[in-house]
Amino acid sequence: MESNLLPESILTGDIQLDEEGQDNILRPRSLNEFQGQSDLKENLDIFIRAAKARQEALDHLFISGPPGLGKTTLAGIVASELGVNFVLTSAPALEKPKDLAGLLTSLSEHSLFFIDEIHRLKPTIEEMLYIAMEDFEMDIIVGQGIGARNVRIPLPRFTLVGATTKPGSVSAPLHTRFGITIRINPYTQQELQAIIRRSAKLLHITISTEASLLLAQCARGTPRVANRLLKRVRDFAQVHQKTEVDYAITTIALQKLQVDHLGLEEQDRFILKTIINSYHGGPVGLQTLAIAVGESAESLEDFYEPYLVQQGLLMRTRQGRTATHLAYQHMGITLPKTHDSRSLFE
Ligand SMILES: Nc1ncnc2c1ncn2[C@@H]1O[C@H](COP(=O)(O)OP(=O)(O)OP(=O)(O)O)[C@@H](O)[C@H]1O
Repeated sequence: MESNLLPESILTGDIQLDEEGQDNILRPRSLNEFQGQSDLKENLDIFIRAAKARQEALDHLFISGPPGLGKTTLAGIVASELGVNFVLTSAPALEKPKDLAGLLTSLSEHSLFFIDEIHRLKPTIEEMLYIAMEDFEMDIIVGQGIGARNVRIPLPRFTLVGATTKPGSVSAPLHTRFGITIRINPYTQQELQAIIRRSAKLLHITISTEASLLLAQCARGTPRVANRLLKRVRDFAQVHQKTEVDYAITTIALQKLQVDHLGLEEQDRFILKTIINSYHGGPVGLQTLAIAVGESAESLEDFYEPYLVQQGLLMRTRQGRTATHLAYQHMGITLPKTHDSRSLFE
């Protein structure tokens, strides 16, 4: 077998790539390269082909889903499949109406205008966007003081792509202005395995089927995590002078990285342990828990909890967060007899 693990650095052709460069080459550029999510891709393909045939801008597109699942990647792919300009920003970067105005006036006909974290738009910016999305026009103030007046200027027909991890926090008037709504769900193990194999090929890493399966199991349904784990395991293989990322070195690496078979990392386990040991399994309020584990309530809610909930380890109830019987099992802690186990399933 060809040895593809190079001792000092990962080489692609003659170019040495740093981590950022490697991330770039891993990013799929076409719908074909975008692994998994077949139903969603099929529909998008139809919408893209129809818009192209009509020589129109694609309808505004709303993409939701947890972090690292490919929202930005997919938006870039849609732009490249349409053969149009891709202009990218995020809601927190749009502080003043003039920030949005500057970007809107830079768009060309049919451009794809991507706003990440669209749930964080300021109300004044959001209102400006309504007119831009619906009428392809923008209000600007001309003159100063008493002579100042509103002038409406035309904008090119563009496609707004709004991405969010929190679709429930997007206002209804904004949400309803999107003609196409898609949700990216966590990937299956098979899909993640395909992503790992594709990334390994691009990074010139030889990986066994067992190792790619193990990484897929630990990747939390998320391509970004899968790629990160692959790169870290490659480091271990390289230092151990292995020519292949095999099951044995993957197991060692995951142990050293403190990633368990469910993909939980140290902080995930600390959160569960804190609920179990310090709050008798819960319920404990979000703010209290956040302080106890040294995280912000936002990162606890957006980053850690969704996966713990998905895995059936944590429940979010009106009273607070509760560890389930599976969490006790996973942490190797005996469920106390006094604990009302029924409440863990409600
Ligand atoms: N379907 C896919 N096939 C192959 N690789 C993927 C896929 N989706 C995502 N990736 C990889 O995962 C990385 C993360 O994707 P991306 O940045 O698009 O996620 P995101 O959903 O926009 O995340 P965030 O919400 O944090 O901005 C990309 O660099 C890409 O290499």
